[in-house]
Amino acid sequence: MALTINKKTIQPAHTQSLSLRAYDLLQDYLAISKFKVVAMLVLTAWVGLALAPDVGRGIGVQMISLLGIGLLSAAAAVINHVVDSEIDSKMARTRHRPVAKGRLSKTHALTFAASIGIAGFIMLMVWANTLTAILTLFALVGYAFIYTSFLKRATPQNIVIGGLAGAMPPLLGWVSETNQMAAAPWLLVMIIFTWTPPHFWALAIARKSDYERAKIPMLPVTHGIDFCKTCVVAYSVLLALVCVMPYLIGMSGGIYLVGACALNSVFMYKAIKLKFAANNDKAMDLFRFSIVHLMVLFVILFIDKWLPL
Ligand code: HEM
Ligand SMILES: CC(C)=CCC/C(C)=C/CC/C(C)=C/COP(=O)(O)OP(=O)(O)O
Repeated sequence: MALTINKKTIQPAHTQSLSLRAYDLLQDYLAISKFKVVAMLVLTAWVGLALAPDVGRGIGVQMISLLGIGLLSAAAAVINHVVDSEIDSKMARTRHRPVAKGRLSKTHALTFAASIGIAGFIMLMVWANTLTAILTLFALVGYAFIYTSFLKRATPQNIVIGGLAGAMPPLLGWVSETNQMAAAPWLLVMIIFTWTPPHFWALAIARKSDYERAKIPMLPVTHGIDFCKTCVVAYSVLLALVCVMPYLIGMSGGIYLVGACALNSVFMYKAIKLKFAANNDKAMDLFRFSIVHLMVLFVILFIDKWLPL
């Protein structure tokens, strides 16, 4: 029973440690689910869903569809932690992760991945449609198995090819509404696809020694930092061009165009600054901005839909 002394409630030691342990366990499960990345993936799926033609599905069903996409994405992230646990234990950035550290067993992690993965798949089958369920499963296999188990260890183009899986959510959100593919959501996929290399290579430049130690052929390791910085600039130009496309095809209006141009100008400025800097201090600055860039870009796509100019 809790004691109250001077208006402060003091928990008995055994209860305190139990709730602390439950809290730590929750933190570990959130970490292996890559909670923040999945939140961003769900945001992009939501925008894909919001931009799709209105077919009169209720908000409840739409939210369950997004939850299904989120659960399958989280399952993919958990499998990534299990498959990569040895690599993760060699890198300073990742060595404290729950599976790499042994705080969570691979069996527990895989059971968790299977449970949320199956739950997500059923939600999509029942409340969205078979096409969305299958496409989301393809994205899971693309990230958790093709990228993580094979591409990551095989080629410096790993994240370019593997990036397609993480770029899929806007299409998944759209298809969950319409049960049909269309060109417009593929454009949103292309935005994330071209955003992924500068997003990740900025971090890989800052963390080159980690990847060297783990013997992972990331671009800065195989081709040098200077070449990688040039690729970051090239992709930021490509990203800026792709971002104009939704306006050019009439999918988005003036608010989007102004917002996208402003965001991409800052992105390109930071990429060029990194390219011509004598050291790599600006790499993490670009990495952090890439996350803000994508989040704000998709929020603007959403706002633009309701406030067309
Ligand atoms: C193959 C493609 C991708 C690669 C290789 C990649 C790689 C990474 C890495 C290594 C981190 C650092 C995580 C950490 O600090 O532990 C990260 C962070 C992040 N990524 Fe990506 N990423 C990819 C695609 C994406 C996509 C598609 C999204 C969302 C649409 C995304 C959103 C984020 C976010 C929000 C963070 C920050 C997470 C945090 O602060 O904990 N990434 N990414
Ligand atoms: C169903 C669906 C949409 C699946 C996509 C799931 C998903 C979590 C994609 C994000 C991509 C990502 C964070 C890659 C980093 O992996 P990494 O192993 O290179 O990075 P790490 O070293 O930080 O683990």
